[in-house]
Amino acid sequence: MDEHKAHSRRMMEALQWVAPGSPLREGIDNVLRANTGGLIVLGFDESMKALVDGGFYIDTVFTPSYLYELAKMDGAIILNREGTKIIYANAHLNPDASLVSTETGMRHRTAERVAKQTGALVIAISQRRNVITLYQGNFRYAVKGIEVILTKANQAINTLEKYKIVHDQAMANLAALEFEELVTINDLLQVLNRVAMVLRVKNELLIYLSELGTEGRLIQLQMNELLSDIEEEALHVLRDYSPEGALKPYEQLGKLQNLVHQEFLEEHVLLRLLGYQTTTHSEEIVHPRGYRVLMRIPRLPIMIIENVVDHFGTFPAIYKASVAELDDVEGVGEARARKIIEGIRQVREQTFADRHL
Ligand SMILES: Nc1ncnc2c1ncn2[C@@H]1O[C@H](COP(=O)(O)OP(=O)(O)OP(=O)(O)O)[C@@H](O)[C@H]1O
Repeated sequence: MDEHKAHSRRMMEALQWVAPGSPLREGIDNVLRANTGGLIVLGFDESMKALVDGGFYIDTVFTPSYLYELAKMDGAIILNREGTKIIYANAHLNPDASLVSTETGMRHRTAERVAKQTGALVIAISQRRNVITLYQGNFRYAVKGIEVILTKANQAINTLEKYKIVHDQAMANLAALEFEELVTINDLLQVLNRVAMVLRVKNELLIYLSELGTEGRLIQLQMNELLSDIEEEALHVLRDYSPEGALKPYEQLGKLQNLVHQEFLEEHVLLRLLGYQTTTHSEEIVHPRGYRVLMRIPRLPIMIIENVVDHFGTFPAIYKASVAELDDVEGVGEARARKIIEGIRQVREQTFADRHL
C-alpha cells in the first residue's frame, strides 16, 4: 500500500474514534464541558505498561460518564485497544524524553511522545484551549469543531455539483464523437482526468465524514447521490474502451482512486490503467464496444446487450448492422432487431441534441 493511502486510512480510523456519536466522543465532550482537561490512551500492551507509573488499576467497562468522572483526576486514563474498558486512571506516563516533541505543555508533550514510542492512539484534551488533539505514531491532528468541518464538507459537495455538470456535458460530447467515429485516446484520457478530479473530492469528503460521524448523514446522502451516477458511468466507459485482458472496470476505478492524490496524472499512467500500451499515440482513433449506447435503449436486457456486443465487437459495426445481421445474434429476433435500430437512432438524436445544450 502506498504511503499516502496508508496515512489517510490511519487518519480516518483515528478520527472515527472521536467522531460525534461515538461513545468516546460523548465522554470527551463531557470532559470538555467540565473543563478539566484529559489524556486518554487507547491500548494497554507491554510497551505501554513499561511507561505507566502509579495510578489506579480499574479494569471496568467504559462508559462516557465514567470517563468524565475519572478525568477530574490528574494524569492519564488508559483504555483497552477496543475502547470498551477503562484499565487505568490517574496514571503518570514516562515516555522517552529524548523523543522530539513540538508541543509546549506537559500533557501534549507526553501525548506526542507516548504515541511515537508505542504507536497507540493518544488523545489530549486541553484544559486551557478547549481543543482535542489526536496523536498516533508521527501523526498529529487537531480535531476541528463540527461547524468548521460541515462548512468544508458543504463546499466539497458544491464542487462535486459543479463537476457533475461538466462531466455530463463531457459524456454527451463523447457519445456524439462515438457516432461520428472520432473518439481518440486523448478524449478517453480527458474523461479519466475528469473522473480523477471527482474522486479527489470524494477522498476529501470521506475524511470529513469520518470526522463528522452521525452529524455527517446528510452530507453522505448528497455525496452518494452525486457520485453514484458519475462512478457508474465511468465504469461503463471503461467497459466500452478497455482492451481485452485489461483489469476489470471496478478494479481500474479503484486503482484510479488510489492514484488521485497526485496532482497531475501522467499520460502513460492513465494509458496503463486503461490497459493500453504506454506508447499508444494520443491522437489514435478508438471505438467503443457499444455498451453505453445500447444501455440507453429502453427495455433491452443486459444479456442481449452482451450478446450483441460480443457478436459485433465494436459499436460502429452494431450501428451499421442491418435487421438481418442483428437477427443472427442469439436472443435477437426480427422485432428486437428493429427495436435496436430504432433505439440507436433515438439515442443518436438525443445525443446530438444534448451536445449543443
Ligand atoms: N507525564 C504525564 N503523564 C500523565 N499526565 C500528565 C503528564 N504530564 C502532564 N500530565 C497532565 O497534564 C496536566 C496539565 O499539564 P500542562 O498544563 O503542562 O499541559 P498542557 O499540555 O499545557 O495542557 P493544557 O492545554 O490542558 O493546559 C497535568 O495536570 C497532568 O494531569
